[in-house]
This record gives sequence, C-alpha cells and structure tokens, in this order.
Amino acid sequence: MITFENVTKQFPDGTVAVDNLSLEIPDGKITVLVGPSGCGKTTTLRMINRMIDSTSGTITIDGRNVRDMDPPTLRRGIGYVIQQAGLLPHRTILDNVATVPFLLGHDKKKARSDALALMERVGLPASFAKRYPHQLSGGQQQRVGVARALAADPPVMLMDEPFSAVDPVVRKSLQDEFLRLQKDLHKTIVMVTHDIDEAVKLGDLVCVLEVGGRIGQFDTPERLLASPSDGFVEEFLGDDRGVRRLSFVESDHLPLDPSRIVTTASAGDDWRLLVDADGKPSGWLEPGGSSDPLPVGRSFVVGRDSLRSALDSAVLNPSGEAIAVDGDGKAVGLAGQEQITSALRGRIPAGAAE
Ligand SMILES: Nc1ncnc2c1ncn2[C@@H]1O[C@H](COP(=O)(O)OP(=O)(O)OP(=O)(O)O)[C@@H](O)[C@H]1O
Repeated sequence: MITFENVTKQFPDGTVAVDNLSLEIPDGKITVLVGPSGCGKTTTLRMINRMIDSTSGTITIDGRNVRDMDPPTLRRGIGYVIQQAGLLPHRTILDNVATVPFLLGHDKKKARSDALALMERVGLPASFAKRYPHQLSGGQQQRVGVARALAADPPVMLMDEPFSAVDPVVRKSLQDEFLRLQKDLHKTIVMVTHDIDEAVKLGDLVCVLEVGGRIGQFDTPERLLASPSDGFVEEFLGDDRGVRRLSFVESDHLPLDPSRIVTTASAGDDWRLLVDADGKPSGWLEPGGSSDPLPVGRSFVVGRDSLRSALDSAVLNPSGEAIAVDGDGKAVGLAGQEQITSALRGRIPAGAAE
C-alpha cells in the first residue's frame, strides 16, 4: 500500500501544487489521479518515486517512508511510464526494454530474452527488437514504454498520461491490452490522466483532484458517477455521466421481449425483427409496412456487454430497441430504452443519493 499522510508540496516560487493530501492507494489495483490541468497530478505521482520531494507530510510504500530510501534504489523498484514513452533514441527497442535489468546488473543475455518475451506480451512483434524508437509509431513506442516499465517486474508502476499521445483508436486498444495485462499481473498502479473517460474505464479507484492539489472525491468509478460529492466533481464528470454509468451495469437482468422475433417477412402492427436460418438478425420489419426489411444496427451480447452497449444498440436500430443476442450471435430478445434505463435505476450503489 502507498500512503500519503498530510502531504504538501510548495515550490520555491510559492506555488502550492499539493495541499495537505491524505490518500491510501491499495495494492494490486489501478488508482487513477484525474483532474484539470495544473491540479497537481504529476507532482503527486512524482513524489512517490521522489523525482519531486514533498515539503511536508509522509509518503510510505508498504510502511517504509520514501524519504528513508535512496532515490535511485527507490526508482529502480518502481516502474515509470510517461506520455511520450521517453525512450533512449540511440538504443534498439530490445535494449530500451531491458534498460532497468541492465542497470540492475542482470545477466545481459537473460535480460534480452526476458525483454523479447515482454515485447510479445505487450503486442510488439519480435522483428521490432533491432529497430530504433524513431522507426516505430507513437502507439508502438507507448507499448515499448509499458514493456520497459514492466521489465524489472516492479510491484509498483507509476504512469503519467501513458496513452494520451496517440489517436483515439490506438488509445482504446492500448487501454484494453493494458487492462488484460493487469488482470494477470496485479501490479499496484498509480496513473495520471486528465481524461475522465480513461479514468473511469481503467481505474479500480479514481481520485478527482481540484486545482491546488486537494481531493474532490476518492471513490470507485461507479460511485463517482452515481453520486459526485460536490459541484466541482459533478462538473468535471461531464454532462453524460448518466450514460457512462450504464457501462458499469451488466445486461443480464434486462427484461427482454422475444415475441417479435420472426423467421418470415410478414408485417404486423408493431416492429418485428427478422432472423435468418441461424437465428441471427437479418432485418427490421416496419409496423404495417410492405417495404423491404430495413437494415439492422448493432446488437449486444446479453450478460457479457453492459447496459451502455444495450443503449447504443437501441439508439442504432430503427425501432429504437436494442437487439439482444447470445454468444453465437443468435437473437434472443428486444429491449426498449425504457427497460434499459429502469434496469439502471434498480442498480444505484448502496448509500448513493440521486
Ligand atoms: N517546478 C515548479 N515550480 C513551480 N511551480 C510548479 C513547478 N512544477 C509544477 N508547478 C506548478 O504546480 C501546479 C501543479 O503542477 P502539476 O504538473 O502537478 O499539475 P498537473 O495536474 O499534472 O497538470 P497537467 O494536467 O497540466 O499536466 C501547477 O500550478 C504548476 O504550474
């Protein structure tokens, strides 16, 4: 566990970047620091590995005061990933990944073979090993940055805007892979981002900081979205926090109507979903219409996808209803937007006021 106890950082010019911060960061989880520009996120992160020293207060890692540790030793035990990956330009990708094991004096051959395995793990082909950083795309460089931070197998990783220098599609795939990786690794991760969507997607816990380095709210993403503690947090969460909450609710209890799934194109008084011989959605039949079936929009997999996917499906289908399918893509029922939002209302986290 990483603990901040009444930690303040005042820079020599008088700027108070972090003000009397107390925080407990649990082991094996992703804790995200999020907040507007200048609120002290990076300063908070860098005080953990002593790239910045606090002015007052105590930071401990597993009970040990970081002040009592020699900074280079402390840093070697903590992975650090930054926005532009921060790779060494004149070293190959493989040697960049193996930087820390080299520094630790590990056997070079073994460090390189471990680095190759790590590259594979973060989705980089072995053929990149001999390339140099400038020969990789931004997203590939970020993967190298993550692999390098993992190379010493540190229990703690600090990540400062690790996925922000790439386009939204690459960012999403990096985030998804990172979550998959963390499922196996269970590192204690502290991540900084200014992007609230990234924070609620990746964080087990999210700490919203206000300018001046004070905590607005420290909570699970679900509770943050369901019940922001004050106006600042609410505004920071944005207008669509209601819709974003849907991501945290499973779709398995959503009431579904299977009665309007048909195998032949006969119109009725209401919308019907036509399915093919395998039971997969093939078209919509308009009420009373004699026209050709309308194309189907996206569907969602019951029990696997969230209510947000269900709502997305409802919005993208001409009847305004979501198409629920099973794992094989077979249509199992329809759900209207009303059902989706009432399923959410039944799932307000305990103690949350609406
Ligand atoms: N070396 C410094 N000297 C003086 N003030 C500093 C110094 N470093 C940071 N600050 C100030 O401290 C405050 C917090 O900075 P910090 O970089 O921690 O914010 P941040 O939340 O990470 O911001 P951003 O999202 O813009 O990166 C800011 O007002 C910043 O200008």
